[in-house]
Amino acid sequence: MNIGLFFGSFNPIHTGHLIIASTALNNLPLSQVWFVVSPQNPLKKNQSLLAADKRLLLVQKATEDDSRFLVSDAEFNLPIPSYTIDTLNYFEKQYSEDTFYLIMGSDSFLQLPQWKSYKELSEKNIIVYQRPDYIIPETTLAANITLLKSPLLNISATSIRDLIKDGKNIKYLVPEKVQQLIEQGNLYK
Ligand SMILES: Nc1ncnc2c1ncn2[C@@H]1O[C@H](COP(=O)(O)OP(=O)(O)OP(=O)(O)O)[C@@H](O)[C@H]1O
Ligand SMILES: O=C(O)c1ccc[n+]([C@@H]2O[C@H](COP(=O)([O-])O)[C@@H](O)[C@H]2O)c1
Repeated sequence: MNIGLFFGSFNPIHTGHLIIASTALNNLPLSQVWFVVSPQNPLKKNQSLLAADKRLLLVQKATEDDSRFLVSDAEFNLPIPSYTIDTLNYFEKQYSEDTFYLIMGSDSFLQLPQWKSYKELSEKNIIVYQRPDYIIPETTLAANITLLKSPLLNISATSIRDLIKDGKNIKYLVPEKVQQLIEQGNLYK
């Protein structure tokens, strides 16, 4: 089976993430997308990072009605910070009959040279969703990199956290169930 791995801090998960995962499924021969929640991005020092188990719950709620989506907490049991190459090696060993594709936004893709084992990672199957301000010209890409042709999504977890802090409404930017949990838990205030 071909599986898309969508790694992220998901602080919180937003509608953009769901559109990216669905677009990858629609454009490539993938059977599933696994949302892999990272306790700690090695390159991000984020003061407003919600506890990992709470972010995981939000991702579970956001994806529970879509059978194409699965959620993984594999990185909760691996060393922190969460290095993608280590988790990918773990998945490849654990599910040796499956083929994995990494899904990421173009901001992450452009940052790849700073990631652990960059050379090894850059030879994997990678699916990239273009992001405003981080546009990658298609001509520069190797054959293992797929650039999705889809509308740009001007939405980020940072802007959602800012809206919440300012007491604004985040309706439609996150799934309804996620909005409810954020409001009930008074999260990101
Ligand atoms: N609007 C978007 N367009 C393209 N890729 C995106 C978008 N939002 C998130 N991604 C990608 O999703 C993955 C997980 O991102 P992440 O959970 O950090 O969300 P974020 O919105 O970038 O968060 P933050 O604003 O806190 O940095 C990354 O690969 C990122 O590039
Ligand atoms: O492996 C690395 O060196 C590495 C460096 C930076 C980011 N990552 C991973 O990239 C994913 C996306 O990060 P984020 O915070 O933008 O959602 C997340 O799973 C991080 O652990 C991984």
